[in-house]
Amino acid sequence: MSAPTTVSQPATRSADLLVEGRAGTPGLRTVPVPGDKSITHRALLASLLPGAGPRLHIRGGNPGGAVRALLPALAALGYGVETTAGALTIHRGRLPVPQPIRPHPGVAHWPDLPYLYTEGSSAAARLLVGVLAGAGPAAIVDGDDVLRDRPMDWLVAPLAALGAHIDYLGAHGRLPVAVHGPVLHGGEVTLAVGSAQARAAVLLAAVAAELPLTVHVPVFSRDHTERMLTAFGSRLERTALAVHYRGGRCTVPAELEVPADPSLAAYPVAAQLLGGAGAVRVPDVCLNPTRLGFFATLRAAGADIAYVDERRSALGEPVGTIVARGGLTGVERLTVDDPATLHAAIDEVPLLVALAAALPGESWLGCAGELRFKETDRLRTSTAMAAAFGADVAVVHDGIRVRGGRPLRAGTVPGFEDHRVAMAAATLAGALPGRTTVLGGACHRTSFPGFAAALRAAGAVVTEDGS
Ligand SMILES: O=C(O)C1=C[C@@H](OP(=O)(O)O)[C@@H](O)[C@H](O)C1
Ligand SMILES: C=C(OP(=O)(O)O)C(=O)O
Repeated sequence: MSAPTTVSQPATRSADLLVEGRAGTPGLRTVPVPGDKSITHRALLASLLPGAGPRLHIRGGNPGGAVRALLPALAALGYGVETTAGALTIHRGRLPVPQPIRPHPGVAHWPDLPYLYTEGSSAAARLLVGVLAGAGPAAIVDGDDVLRDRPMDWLVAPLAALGAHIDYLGAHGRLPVAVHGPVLHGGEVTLAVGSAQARAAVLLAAVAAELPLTVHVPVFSRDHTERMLTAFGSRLERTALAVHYRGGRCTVPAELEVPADPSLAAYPVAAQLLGGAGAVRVPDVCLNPTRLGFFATLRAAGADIAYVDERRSALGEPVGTIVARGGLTGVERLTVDDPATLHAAIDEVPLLVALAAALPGESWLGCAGELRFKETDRLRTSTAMAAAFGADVAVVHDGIRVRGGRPLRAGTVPGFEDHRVAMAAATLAGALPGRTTVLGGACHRTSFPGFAAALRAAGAVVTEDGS
C-alpha cells in the first residue's frame, strides 16, 4: 500500500534558498562542518549534573538554532552561558533569567515553577526533562507548536514508572510538562521505541539521581550519552539490547570538546557523489558507528568513502576524517532494511532519498516508522520533496521506495521548514542544471549555519532570497 506523495508546504518562516547546479569542482576540497548537535546538547546538560563544577567550557559545539534553543532555558535555571567564536562557557550560580510563558489553549493555570522554553528542539526538551527528573529543580518544559505535537510519553512514562512526578499541563503525552519531583527508585524499564533521546533522558535521570537502572530497548540507537557518562566515571555496561547503570558518581570535567557532526558531513559527501569530479574530505568528524549508517549504506552500494586519521576524543568518541572520491558510477541502489542501520542514519534519510532518486535502480529505506515523529513526518515530506524533482518515490508501510532512472529537473521544491528535508533538496539541486528554489530552505540554520558555503564548495551557486 502506498501513501500519496502530496503533502502541503506550510507557510514558510525562513527565506527561500536558490540553488543553481554547476559541474562539480575537480581536485581535493576540504569542507569542515559544525560540531555534533547531539553531543553538544549532552555536553550542555552535563552542567546540570550533580558532578559538574561551577564552570563548564565546551569547544566546537554546534552553533545552530536547535542548540541555541537550550541556552535561555539554562539561563532561566541560573546557568549563564557565554558564547565566543567556537566555544560556549556555562557558569552556575547566576541570577535566573525568567522566560516569558508561551500561551497554550489547554492551559489556564501554569504552576509557579521556572518556565523552560526550548523552541522546536526535541533533543533539548527531552534531555532536559530527563536531567530535571534526576536532579531537579522542579520546572516546566515547553516548546513551539511543532514540538508541542511530538511524543513525550516515550520518556515520561518510564520516568513515572521510576517514581518521577511529571504532569502533562495540556494534552496527554505532549508538552508542556511540569517536572515536579525526581525519580525515587532505580530498577528496570523497557522503552517502546529506539529513540536515543528517550533512552538518554531516562539514563540521565538515573545517573543524576545516582540510582541503578537497566533500560531495555528495541534497537540500540546513538550512544553518546553512554559514552559521555562513562567518560565522566559512571559505571555503565551495555548488552545486546539493554544498558545497565551500576551506580558511580560522575565527575564532569571543566572542559569538553565536541567533534564535527556526521549527519552534517553527509551533505558535502552527497554533493561530492552527485557532482562526481574530484574528492572531498571532511575533517574531525565523530565516527561513532551508531551514527555512520548514511556512509555505511553508500559504501555497501559501492561509493568510494573512507575514514582516515582515526583517533579518540575525551568524550569517548572515535573521531577522524571522512574522504569521498568520485561519483555514483556503478552505484545501482541504496538499501536500508534493518532498524540499527536506520537509526544510525535517522537524520540522513531525506538525503538518502535524494541520492536514491539520482540512481538507476530501485532503492528501499525501511524500518523508518519513527521518522513520522520528527520536525515533520519525514516519510511523507522526504517523499514529497523528491517527487517535486520528478522522482518516482512512495511511502510504503514504514519506509520509502524510490524507483530510480527517472529524469530529475530543477524547479520549485518544498522544504517544509524542516532543516533535513530542505538541505537534502538543496544538495540534489546543486547537481541539476537550472535553478531550484527550495521553499523556506534557510531553515538549515537549525543545525548547519554554514550549509550554503559547504554546497558552494562543490560548485553550486547558492543564494538566499528573503523576498
Ligand atoms: O539523541 C539525539 O540527540 C537525537 C536523536 C534522534 O532523535 P530520536 O531519539 O527521537 O530518534 C535524532 O533524530 C535527533 O536529531 C537527535
Ligand atoms: C530530528 C532532529 O532533531 P530533534 O529531534 O532534536 O528535533 C534532527 O536534527 O533531524
